[in-house]
Amino acid sequence: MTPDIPKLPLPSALLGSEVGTFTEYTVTQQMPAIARRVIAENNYPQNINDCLKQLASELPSESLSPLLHDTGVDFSDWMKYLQPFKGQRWIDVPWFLAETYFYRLILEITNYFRKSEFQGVDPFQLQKNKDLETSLDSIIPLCIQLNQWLADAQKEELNQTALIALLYFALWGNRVDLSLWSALESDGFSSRRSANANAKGERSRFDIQSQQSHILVDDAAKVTELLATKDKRIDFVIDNAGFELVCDLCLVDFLLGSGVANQVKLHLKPHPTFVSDAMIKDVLHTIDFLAASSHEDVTLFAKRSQENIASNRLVLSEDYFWTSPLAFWEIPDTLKSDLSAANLIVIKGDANYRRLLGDRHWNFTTNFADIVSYLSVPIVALRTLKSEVVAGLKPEVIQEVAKSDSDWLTNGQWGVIQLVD
Ligand SMILES: O=P(O)(O)OC[C@H]1O[C@](O)(CO)[C@@H](O)[C@@H]1O
Repeated sequence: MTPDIPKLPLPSALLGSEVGTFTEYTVTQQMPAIARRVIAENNYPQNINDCLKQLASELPSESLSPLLHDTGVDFSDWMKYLQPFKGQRWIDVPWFLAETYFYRLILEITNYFRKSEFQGVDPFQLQKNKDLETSLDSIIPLCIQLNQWLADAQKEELNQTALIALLYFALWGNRVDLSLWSALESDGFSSRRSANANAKGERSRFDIQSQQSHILVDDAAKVTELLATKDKRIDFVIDNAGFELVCDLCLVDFLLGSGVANQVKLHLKPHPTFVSDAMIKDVLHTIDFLAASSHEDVTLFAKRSQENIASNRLVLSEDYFWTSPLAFWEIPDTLKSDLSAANLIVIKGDANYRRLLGDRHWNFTTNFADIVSYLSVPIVALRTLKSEVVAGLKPEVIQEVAKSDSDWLTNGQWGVIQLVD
């Protein structure tokens, strides 16, 4: 039987109070900046803006403010999650809880769940739109290539090269993370990570080959072996909207179009979180946006995606677990049994990876499979490193990368494709 928790004793959780860490930077600098950016990018009334300002000023050293008068369906769950941390400061609670709760509080403040003119209004919509629109130059060649691969797929068994390339796209698409690299960076906001990363334009235009040397664990070939037979169900735990989502949808389209999968299920966030995380409405908007393109290769891809959704070959689902502060091994039984029906689960992005590892201080060389041992289905994590959480690295790889790049753990320039089968 599959154990419910990692095989190993759990190390401590990452905290914002860890001096000099990226975690500390996030809670002290980045989260207040995000709250202020919500004010700048929306037209909320003064009372809402005052509460957002107050949230920004409470970070990092005041205690967590409670959820009040909240009508979200996850309200009672949050009461339970927060209970052990009542009265504690933002920097002293587990970092993953601090971040997930921060985004949840923004929704309460902006009346996202309340009957009002702001009900259902995504506070991060502007950034999501901008990221998609400015990625079009990269999306067009990707769609041209995808259509070519799919045309060839009718002839061949499985084009492994195409599958590996699309896995790389899905990996490097994750470099585009709006919580740090705002699509609107030229507006005067900036972040620590973007200062030493690259400009927006470069992020989505990349050369796959040259990026291979930046993959610290590369199980892509093993993934293609696992996918050698047809008619599988493949589930994706999706991360960001924008260019990353387009890369994911291209991979999905290839899996369905080449017959590797007969059904793909996307697991999406039920409400806005981590700025750019994708919801069902973002997937639909992305496909509609691409369907309206003047470029035929893009519209072909979008039309296929629309047909796949209509025929239920591509299923869009959401669950409040994905916006909770829980570790992956605390997954509710219903969702766990749904995921167990898949032949492979693809976990996208940094925050989902942190959930997989419980956002804890694992030794970087700890065997990944000994932690991610709690699901009975093969899992592959596609993630660029944007936080000080990782496992499954070889000591010599750590030595090498640390020598060449002192910010390797957090600057999003290094990636992993880690399979547990
Ligand atoms: O979009 P991704 O890849 O999940 O990255 C979001 C990441 O942003 C951060 O929250 C920092 O704010 C990460 O550390 C987090 O995991």
